[in-house]
Amino acid sequence: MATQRDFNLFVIGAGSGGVRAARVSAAHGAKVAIAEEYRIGGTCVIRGCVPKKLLVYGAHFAEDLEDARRFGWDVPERKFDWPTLRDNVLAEVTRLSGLYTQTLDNHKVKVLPERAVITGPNSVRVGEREYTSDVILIATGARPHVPKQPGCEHGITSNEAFHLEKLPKRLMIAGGGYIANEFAGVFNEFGVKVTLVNRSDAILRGYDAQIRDRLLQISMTKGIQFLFNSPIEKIVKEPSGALSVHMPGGPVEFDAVMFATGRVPNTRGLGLESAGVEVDEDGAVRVDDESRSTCPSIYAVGDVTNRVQLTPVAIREGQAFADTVFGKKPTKVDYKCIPSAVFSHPPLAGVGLTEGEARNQLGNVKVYTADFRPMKNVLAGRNERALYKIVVDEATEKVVGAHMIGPDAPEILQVLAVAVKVGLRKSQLDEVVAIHPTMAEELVLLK
Ligand SMILES: Cc1cc2nc3c(=O)[nH]c(=O)nc-3n(C[C@H](O)[C@H](O)[C@H](O)COP(=O)(O)OP(=O)(O)OC[C@H]3O[C@@H](n4cnc5c(N)ncnc54)[C@H](O)[C@@H]3O)c2cc1C
Ligand SMILES: NC(=O)c1ccc[n+]([C@@H]2O[C@H](COP(=O)([O-])OP(=O)(O)OC[C@H]3O[C@@H](n4cnc5c(N)ncnc54)[C@H](O)[C@@H]3O)[C@@H](O)[C@H]2O)c1
Repeated sequence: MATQRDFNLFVIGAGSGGVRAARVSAAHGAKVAIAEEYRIGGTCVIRGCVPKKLLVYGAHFAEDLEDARRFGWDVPERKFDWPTLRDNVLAEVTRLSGLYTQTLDNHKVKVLPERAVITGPNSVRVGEREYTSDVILIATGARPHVPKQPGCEHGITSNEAFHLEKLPKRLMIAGGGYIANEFAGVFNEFGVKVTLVNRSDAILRGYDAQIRDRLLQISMTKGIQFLFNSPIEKIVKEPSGALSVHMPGGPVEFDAVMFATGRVPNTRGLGLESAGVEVDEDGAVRVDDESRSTCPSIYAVGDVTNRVQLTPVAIREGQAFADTVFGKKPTKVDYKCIPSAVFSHPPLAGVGLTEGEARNQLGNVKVYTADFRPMKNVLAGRNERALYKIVVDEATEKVVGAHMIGPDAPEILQVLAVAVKVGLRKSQLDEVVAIHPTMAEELVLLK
């Protein structure tokens, strides 16, 4: 693809969205550069989904080893060594980051391992050098939000959680969303005394209420403490090194505080004003449905646009951008029925309308549930129940939502999401013969 400029495409940020957009655009024939100020792979690979999921696996051994005894295994005293898991996870992250770099190299994408700043509609500065490009793609992701109350600077975020030198004895996690619940589960299994502190009275807003309640109940049984309606007033670092967190109910002392209070788009100091790129009230780049910003030569994908902060969505947006702009194949991302999961202990997952949303939007709905103790839990003596739920529009009999909590819920829901996405009717689920004995068979046996 001929250009008078240095590149056809300059991508800022080598995370999920940026890497996909860069490599697919290059495959379409574009001359591409990508700048990355930290590590190739971005949040998901370096300090998000991947290392988080590995910690979740690591944490689950605590229960598996305990349960193994009921299955006849002689398990000696369980001991957990955090540095071993931490270092193995970090080594895996390094390996994956290398693979991402290799993919970019294979596609002849020029990798610039530095921070980039936009200097005009077709120019970017990297270090001392200015590059010109026909198109610029902002894929700079988001960073953890840390509240402004005095003393909050003593806390950590998920970024640091993967590198802890040693585990704290008493950990407070602020927030009630994805990261808070996932890390609460992980650290609790490692023997840390975890308190989840939330400013409101509910966890995981957006998920089905019954499923959230079940997670809350199981988490409390496992020993995680919850403090609701507890906004942080200030944090004081004591001479002992402990952190006193002041809340309306009085101060509580912890060894560490982790903020999981949302993520804000990375647009600060990016030079957007030099090209007339507008941001919204949260600092997210405003884009149209083809991810084009208010400057015609500049696009944005992924968390920096604050549409849906999930890796598969950033990847789709990156792919659609590349196909539209360089592949002569205009593509729009379909945001309907995006399934999602929380890798808590146990995990939960959902797709489509919650029961509450369906009642509000559709009026008459039928809800089918399976509330059961998985076979493995029964023999293990683990009193932990799974809950599967499907929401059906009475008028059309279509399944409009599916929600579940229990072992492997995200794995099972991924497939059920197909049924919801294509608008299958409940009777069509019933036509499928069960695979016995499984947990997932409950989904075709709902009465
Ligand atoms: C702890 C955690 C767990 C998560 N778990 C999941 C999960 O299980 N499933 C899921 O789907 N999603 C998960 N997410 C969300 C997911 O990681 C993000 O939605 C996804 O990474 C967004 O991709 P992106 O390309 O928009 O940005 P990112 O992956 O964040 O990439 C942006 C990149 O841009 C770089 N950058 C920023 N500014 C500049 C600049 N000026 N110059 C050069 N480089 C720059 C950054 O260093 C970064 O590498 C998780 C997030 C976190 C924090
Ligand atoms: N399994 C997954 O797919 C996964 C896992 C982790 C993160 N993520 C993505 O990353 C994003 C960020 O995760 P997150 O857990 O930080 O955000 P979140 O939006 O899920 O939760 C943020 C929580 O912080 C609270 N909060 C916000 N501001 C606050 C403040 N000033 N003081 C106190 N509490 C405050 C909110 O009420 C909410 O409970 C998620 O929205 C999600 O899209 C996804």
